Amino acid sequence: MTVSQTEYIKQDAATRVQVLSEALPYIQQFIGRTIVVKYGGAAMKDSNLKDKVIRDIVFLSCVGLRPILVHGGGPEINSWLDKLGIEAQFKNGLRVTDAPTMDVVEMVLVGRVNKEIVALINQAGGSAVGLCGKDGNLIKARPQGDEGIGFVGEVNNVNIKILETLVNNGYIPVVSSVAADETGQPYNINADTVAGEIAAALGAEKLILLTDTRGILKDYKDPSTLIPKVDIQEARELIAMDVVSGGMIPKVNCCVRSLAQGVKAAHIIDGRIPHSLLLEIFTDVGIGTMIVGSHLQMSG
Ligand SMILES: Nc1ncnc2c1ncn2[C@@H]1O[C@H](COP(=O)(O)OP(=O)(O)O)[C@@H](O)[C@H]1O
Ligand SMILES: CC(=O)N[C@@H](CCC(=O)OP(=O)(O)O)C(=O)O
Repeated sequence: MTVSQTEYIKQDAATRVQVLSEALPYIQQFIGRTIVVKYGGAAMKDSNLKDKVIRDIVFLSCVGLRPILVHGGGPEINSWLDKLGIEAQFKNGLRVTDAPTMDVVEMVLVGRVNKEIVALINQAGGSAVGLCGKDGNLIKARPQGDEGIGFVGEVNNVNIKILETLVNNGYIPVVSSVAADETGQPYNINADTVAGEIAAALGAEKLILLTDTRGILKDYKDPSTLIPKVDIQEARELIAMDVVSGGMIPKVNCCVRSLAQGVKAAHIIDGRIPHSLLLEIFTDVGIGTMIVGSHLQMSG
């Protein structure tokens, strides 16, 4: 090895050590705190990136944070509906869910996507347990009620006992957004909504939504128009003014609702950036859009 190669390796190691050391105050701040991460289907498409998200979740758990992963899978549901000759339809970002579509949603989310994520976390050295709203009575659903939207559900209540039992024993819960009502009828609930309600019920430190855009954009076609911080009132106005549309509506709504119920901060961040979770939690870089309860919190 040449002298310059040895120097390079030393410098590289020094940078790594510095990065680790800089994470210390953040680890101290968040140790023991619950972080609810929603991993959207749109950000799941690239398997390389998926591995990094999974490693980040395991990292959070290893350094003493309490991560809970809620996953989506909209694109995978679409592809299975397509294979089965069922047309996918959406209203205000929510999937119109008739009985055959409900079957596919449950099979894909609870059967395929959930178990794939559980297996990946376990391969990365974590200990994941997959569950949907039905398991341990985690979520009771009620119909969302819009005309013609079918078995789309809302969260009626969250029973955090099963999550606390798992997290207290070192497991990483991986939650899919299918839940039953009092009669056992399954409902398809938007995964952002589930993440927001779970974060609220647990009084989470952070709700982080990983998606395939930089955050909330003033013009959703132009990535340079990122809005870095908004408060609840401004977020509601963005929906009313149609700046936020489609799949971004349930995201902003769930952030607003969870903040109103005590979650400290909600972030919509770009899951296409490698290790975006670690960047958001352990650095000052502040990627994506941060939504806070009021302007008083805007410095966070
Ligand atoms: N103002 C906005 N800023 C950013 N994205 C927006 C906005 N309005 C609508 N969108 C759309 O919302 C999409 C994210 O929602 P969705 O596709 O449901 O993601 P996920 O699968 O992560 O839940 C973006 O890809 C974008 O097309
Ligand atoms: C009612 C409703 O729209 N449910 C969603 C559930 C999955 C989801 O939310 O997936 P993403 O996070 O990948 O969008 C759906 O059927 O697509």
